[in-house]
Amino acid sequence: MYAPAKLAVAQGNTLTLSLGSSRDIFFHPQTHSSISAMAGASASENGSALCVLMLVIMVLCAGGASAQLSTGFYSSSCPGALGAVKSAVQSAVAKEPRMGASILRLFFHDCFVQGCDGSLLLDDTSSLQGEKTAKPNNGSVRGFEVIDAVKAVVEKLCPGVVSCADVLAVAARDSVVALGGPSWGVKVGRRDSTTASFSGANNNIPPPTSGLANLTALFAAQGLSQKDMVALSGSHTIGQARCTNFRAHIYNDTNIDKGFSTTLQAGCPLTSGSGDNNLAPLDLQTPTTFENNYYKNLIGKKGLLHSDQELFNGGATDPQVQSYVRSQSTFFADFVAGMIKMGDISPLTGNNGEIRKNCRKTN
Ligand code: HEM
Ligand SMILES: [Ca+2]
Repeated sequence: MYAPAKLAVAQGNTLTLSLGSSRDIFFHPQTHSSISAMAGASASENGSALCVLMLVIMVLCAGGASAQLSTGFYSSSCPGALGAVKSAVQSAVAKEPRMGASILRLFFHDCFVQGCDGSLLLDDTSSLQGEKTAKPNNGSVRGFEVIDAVKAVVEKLCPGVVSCADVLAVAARDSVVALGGPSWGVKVGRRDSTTASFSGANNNIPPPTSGLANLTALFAAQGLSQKDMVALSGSHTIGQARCTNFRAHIYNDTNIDKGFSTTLQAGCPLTSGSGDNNLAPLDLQTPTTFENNYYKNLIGKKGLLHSDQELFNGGATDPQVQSYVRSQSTFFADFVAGMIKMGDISPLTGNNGEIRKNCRKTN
């Protein structure tokens, strides 16, 4: 007798398909009927049963793509990679603390456009329109030189092994840690895109004028919940914003502390075009320390961006903000969960994409 086809789905989405021989699945009547039984079809529907089985395999494989990321991906191919990223990020942040914020934001802006694939890092060429000049990024994103420097160290260590997308993911974690935030195991194994999306950068990344519903929708479009959105927004406990992004909030909105807006207005003139690039800290007290101060600001109506204050403005997310004010460890736990989820957004794995030699250009 031929052994019947066995389909076993093991833990972690690894698909194991063991067959007696390829002949079995196509020709043996008993195998046919067992496939039919699995697919819930009658013996006379063997052709469609096979299609259903193939569909199941395709779905499982697609679902398993992100499961290929793992914390140990480079442990034999480049054991020194993560340590090298960490020390390079540590020295960059020691030199300029804001750099930690800038790197964290790069990761967010990368992941929200065709997944965490390093697309943001590509420079414009005559044949490729990159993301750097899209509205949310233009004149705003920074830290590419640091990513280049980190990548150069890693390339020296293990040429052609570690992707730019992974360098960015690990550097984002190390940035948070360097500024006093929580740590976590970064899943790696992403590959780099050969494309970028200017329109994706314009459409997917939330603008600071967003209301709560729009913020929630733009995160939902990436598979992230409203809870993830509120937790990840705690990133605004570090870094700076330009006057052009908070002018309307400090002059027009009423859900803002009066003393706070008056202070900010001194550095951000009402007339647009004047002082557009003047900076203010997203967290007025501790813009280089990663803690739960952002949420304390929101409760005090001291959110710098309109979108920040939307998270505590009498709506559904108020209780979550309050819980993070009460418990920094709850914030840290939810932030880490959100970062891991964000890092899982449609990674390129297997033979998809490439390992760029230079993060600014395709190979
Ligand atoms: C919830 C929706 C979000 C909006 C509307 C938003 C918007 C902004 C804006 C307008 C700035 C200032 C940019 C400038 O003026 O040049 C900024 C800075 C920043 N954002 Fe967000 N952001 C959001 C979510 C996030 C998330 C999820 C992260 C990270 C996981 C993040 C990390 C940062 C950091 C660290 C900075 C400071 C960067 C620096 O100092 O270089 N933001 N954000
Ligand atoms: Ca802070």
